[in-house]
Amino acid sequence: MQDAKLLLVDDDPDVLLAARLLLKRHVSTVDIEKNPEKLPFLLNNNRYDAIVLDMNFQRDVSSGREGFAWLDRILDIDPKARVVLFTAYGDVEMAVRAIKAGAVDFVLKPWQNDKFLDTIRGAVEGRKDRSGGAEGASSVLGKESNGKEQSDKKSTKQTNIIGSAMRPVLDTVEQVAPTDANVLILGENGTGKDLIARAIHDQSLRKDKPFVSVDVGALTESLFESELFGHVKGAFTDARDDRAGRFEEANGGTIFLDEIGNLTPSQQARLLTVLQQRQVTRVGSNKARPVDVRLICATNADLNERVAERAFRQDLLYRINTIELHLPPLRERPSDIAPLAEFFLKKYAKQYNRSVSGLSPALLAEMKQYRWPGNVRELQHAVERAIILARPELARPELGQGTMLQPESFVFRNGTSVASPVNETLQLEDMERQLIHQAMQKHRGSITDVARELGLSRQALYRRLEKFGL
Ligand SMILES: Nc1ncnc2c1ncn2[C@@H]1O[C@H](COP(=O)(O)OP(=O)(O)OP(=O)(O)O)[C@@H](O)[C@H]1O
Repeated sequence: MQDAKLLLVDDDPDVLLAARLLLKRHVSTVDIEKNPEKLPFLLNNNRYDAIVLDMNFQRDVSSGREGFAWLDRILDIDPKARVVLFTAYGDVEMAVRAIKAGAVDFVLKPWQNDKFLDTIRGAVEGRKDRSGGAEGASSVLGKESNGKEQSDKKSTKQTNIIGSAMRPVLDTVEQVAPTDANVLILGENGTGKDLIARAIHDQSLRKDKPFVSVDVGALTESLFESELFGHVKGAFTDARDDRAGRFEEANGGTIFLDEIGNLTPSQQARLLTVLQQRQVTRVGSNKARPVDVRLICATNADLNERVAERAFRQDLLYRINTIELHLPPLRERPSDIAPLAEFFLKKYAKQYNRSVSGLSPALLAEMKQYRWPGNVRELQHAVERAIILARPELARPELGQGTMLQPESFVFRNGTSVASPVNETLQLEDMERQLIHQAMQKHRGSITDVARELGLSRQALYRRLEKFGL
């Protein structure tokens, strides 16, 4: 990296000086800048091999918001820029977010010289590899990783659905997909209901027609009807034009109604009418329009129990559950944990250009002990996070390996290691409540940040906040 050109941006002159002193011994050009406003000028007039950017400028001391804004700006100017972020020690959460936002790596302040140099070397070499068209550090994963590229797409071939314990479900999917039978998918959050719904559509005769997914549990009473069935101009204050609803959009294809267990009684009645008559009437109109849709619904609620409690209509249940698919929680299929973890490991090592070769046997053993209340989604986020935090200096080149993820590099979403014993006496709901409470405190109530950390959609988080009275 001797001939590299670096830019350091930090509003603390002492930091700039110290970093420059260190780097100058290894790199020919190290420009420093106190004022991030100068970034556009500097980037338009220089070609830097790496840029080291502070996350916290004085105006906005700890949230990192300004750092994220500058990171975006740099990547707007040069999408290939290799940005390394300075973050305060202990603020690993922010580092993870930064890498997701496009930074290549991070350095914790106060830094350790050899780690700092390794990180800069990695960033500079990554740039060279990229301009040479190579894959950078992720090439340790070789062809296999490239071959998986297709799996990352949203569309689902069955190969995207990992795990032998899912085989019976996939066999049923194969059988029912070509029919027009309504399907109800049951399973806890994060077990793969959405993935299975798409697989049914992709293997059906309707596969070239739309697949429309609606989180009906997130629709307010006032939005429900116009969103699903459409409206005509002037039907209500904001209805400036005629608009087709989601059922009409799905015409000829499949409509996937997620979180169906959360519908209110009046929403259930309106939905039932549409399903019985196979036609929709836009809000404000009296003209019924026929719709031809295949219906797939999903919920994490026990609908039979809700029927017994009279919270869910039995006639609606019978209409939507011609075929029922039960997706087992991850803790009941420990044999799927390793293949899933390997799948996500390859995916994210490639995405974040990390040199990670595998999961240590000790880590796998810990993973099998853990309860995974957030199921596959939680596993996916945990692996993603561990990949982002994986340190190249832990790699064992003498073994021809990149970093092996160890239990201690693997952090569970409430901030403890997977290795921490789970308090079995806590009921699942208590645990979920506690996790959300902790995350809300940590992110000072920021719904976006909490949802991201817990791997939930914003709507799913809102529902839980309401449920737990948080
Ligand atoms: N068997 C699997 N193989 C590969 N990826 C999976 C598998 N199951 C789930 N996933 C991934 O886990 C994440 C969560 O899955 P999905 O959204 O389908 O769950 P869900 O049951 O619909 O969740 P929710 O109830 O919260 O809506 C997705 O990123 C999905 O791709």
